Amino acid sequence: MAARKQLVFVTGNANKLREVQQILQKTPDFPFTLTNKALDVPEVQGTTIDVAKAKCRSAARQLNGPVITEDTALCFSALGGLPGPYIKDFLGQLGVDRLHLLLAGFEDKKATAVCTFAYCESAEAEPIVFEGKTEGRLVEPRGQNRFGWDPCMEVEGTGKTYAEMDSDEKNKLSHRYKALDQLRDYLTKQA
Ligand SMILES: O=c1[nH]c(=O)c2ncn([C@@H]3O[C@H](COP(=O)(O)OP(=O)(O)OP(=O)(O)O)[C@@H](O)[C@H]3O)c2[nH]1
Ligand SMILES: [Mg+2]
Repeated sequence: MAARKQLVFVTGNANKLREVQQILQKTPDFPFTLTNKALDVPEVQGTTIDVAKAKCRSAARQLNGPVITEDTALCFSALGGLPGPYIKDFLGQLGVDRLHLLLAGFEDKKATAVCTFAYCESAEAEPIVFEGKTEGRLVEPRGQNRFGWDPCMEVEGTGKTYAEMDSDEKNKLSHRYKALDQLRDYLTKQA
């Protein structure tokens, strides 16, 4: 049997990597061996798709081979979709305990977690993007704080925050699962 091709997931985020590995473990015939590199890739301003594509182009050029990157946004409807791809800085400044204060003056607490994977087959290839969204509400933090804003994202229809779910439960309905599922399908059909 031919050796599987390598696919590099360029991310500096160990929690993203763990979830992606957990989800892909359930696909034994995934046609790549996934490795990881934490490269410094620029994150431009723009839509989540612009950000994801720019990260992937830069990573593919640096590594000259097939890569995936991922960008995660948290969008509040009361703020017209902000902070969106800029959530990392908001979380960094406010901390998980104060993130919910962003919507303190609003009745509308609707939040959408958006995960955008981008895949580049080579340094010259145009990135292909796969987007997954999970709807919910921004709440005061509840649950085990394993990952960023997980304790503040109460997922619609569950009454639980991501941080109140075990990893199996989160990985069946998360924004990341939904995007990765499409990427996995695409790559499996290409192989
Ligand atoms: O509670 C969470 N549950 C999640 O499922 C999740 N996914 C991402 N994040 C956080 O949202 C920001 C995205 O920024 P981001 O996409 O630029 O990520 P990053 O800079 O950490 O890694 P990368 O860009 O090297 O891949 C960062 O603060 C991430 O920690 C999450 N928090
Ligand atoms: Mg980043």
